[in-house]
Amino acid sequence: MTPGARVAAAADLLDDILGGAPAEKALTGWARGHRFAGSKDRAAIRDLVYDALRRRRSLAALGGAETGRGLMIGLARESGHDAALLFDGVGYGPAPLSEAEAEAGRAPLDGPEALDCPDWLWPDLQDSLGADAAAALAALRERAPVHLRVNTRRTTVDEAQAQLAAAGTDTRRHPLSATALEVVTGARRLRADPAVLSGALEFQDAASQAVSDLVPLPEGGRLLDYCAGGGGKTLAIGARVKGHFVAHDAAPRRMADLPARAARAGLAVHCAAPDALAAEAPFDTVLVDAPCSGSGSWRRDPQGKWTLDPARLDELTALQDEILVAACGHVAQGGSLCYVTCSLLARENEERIAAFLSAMPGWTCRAQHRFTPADGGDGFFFALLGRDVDTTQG
Ligand SMILES: C[S@@+](CC[C@H](N)C(=O)[O-])C[C@H]1O[C@@H](n2cnc3c(N)ncnc32)[C@H](O)[C@@H]1O
Repeated sequence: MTPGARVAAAADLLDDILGGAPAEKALTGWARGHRFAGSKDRAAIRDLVYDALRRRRSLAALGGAETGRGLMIGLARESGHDAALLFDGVGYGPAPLSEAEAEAGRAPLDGPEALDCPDWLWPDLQDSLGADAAAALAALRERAPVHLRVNTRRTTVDEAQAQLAAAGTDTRRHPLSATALEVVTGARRLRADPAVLSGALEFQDAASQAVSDLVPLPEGGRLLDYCAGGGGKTLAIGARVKGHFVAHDAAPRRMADLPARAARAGLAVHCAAPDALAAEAPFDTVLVDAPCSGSGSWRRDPQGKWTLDPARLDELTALQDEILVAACGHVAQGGSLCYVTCSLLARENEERIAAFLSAMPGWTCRAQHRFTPADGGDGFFFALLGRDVDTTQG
């Protein structure tokens, strides 16, 4: 496909996505219907679509319209190209610019428009992040880097780097975690890399690794991952500390791959049904990696930035409160409850901890930490809550 044909395909896809189609589904459907497109074409079209979604507001301003075509015109102008040269109507490329299109468009206004932030969220993000808000939003306009976690039960970081380099993937250490590598070149071959297939390396964001590093677990201790999903954080904790690991999720199918992934990584993780949890309790540590807006990872899921609304945020905060109260019942006296979100919003973070502490006597907040995308990984929030020992019993 020519560069123009890729732009035309991306513009059509963006129209579907702006109309409500999930981005991943639209891209998969497009690939099925255009078998002639090679993997390089598919990857290039995907990049165009995701770049446009990350910068939807600013590109719509530059391109003069919030349509697939408008965003593609905006993207061409943003990268300093003369849009008229790309929109030339040749072959399967996009039709030439109309006079109106050639004249439309302006520089995005400073503030939420230039930062590609929905207006309603801008005050919340400023309250939540203070002076860091603009840098965090600017980072969310960029593609996410590819990060790996070195499973130090299987190999060392130096060895992993050397083997990757010999196979054509250059990496550098990431400052957020001692086990994290950032891929510099050669990311595309990684899915078939023997170290990835054998569990010696895992794809995991560096800040997600940093959060896992903060979860305390005594050697040989018992950990419950209450919202385990794919279990990425349990695997990271298990690579650091030997213990007994139990995973739970309200949607158990999300944990389907976890036992096999854990076995590859040299760990045993038991997936417990919701009604079997009480029999497994108490735990030294319960990790609540709560469902959230995902605002810290909007680089990876930029559609989420535009579909979140105040009603959904209210639903999420109510669910976060509910989960914290349910999960804390499984913590042993003197044990720890770790609350994690990949959200940048205080409403889902500090405010949930404050609500929990005011509703549940006998708990103390021992630490809180926030990571923003400006730190080089996804945005995360971590709080460590300690269950006081009840000295009135026994
Ligand atoms: C942020 S994701 C977890 C990601 C995972 N820990 C990881 O590191 O890959 C949140 C998970 O919470 C689960 N969940 C939602 N509501 C829940 C509830 N009431 N109780 C337990 N899990 C819940 C979702 O199914 C989802 O898998």
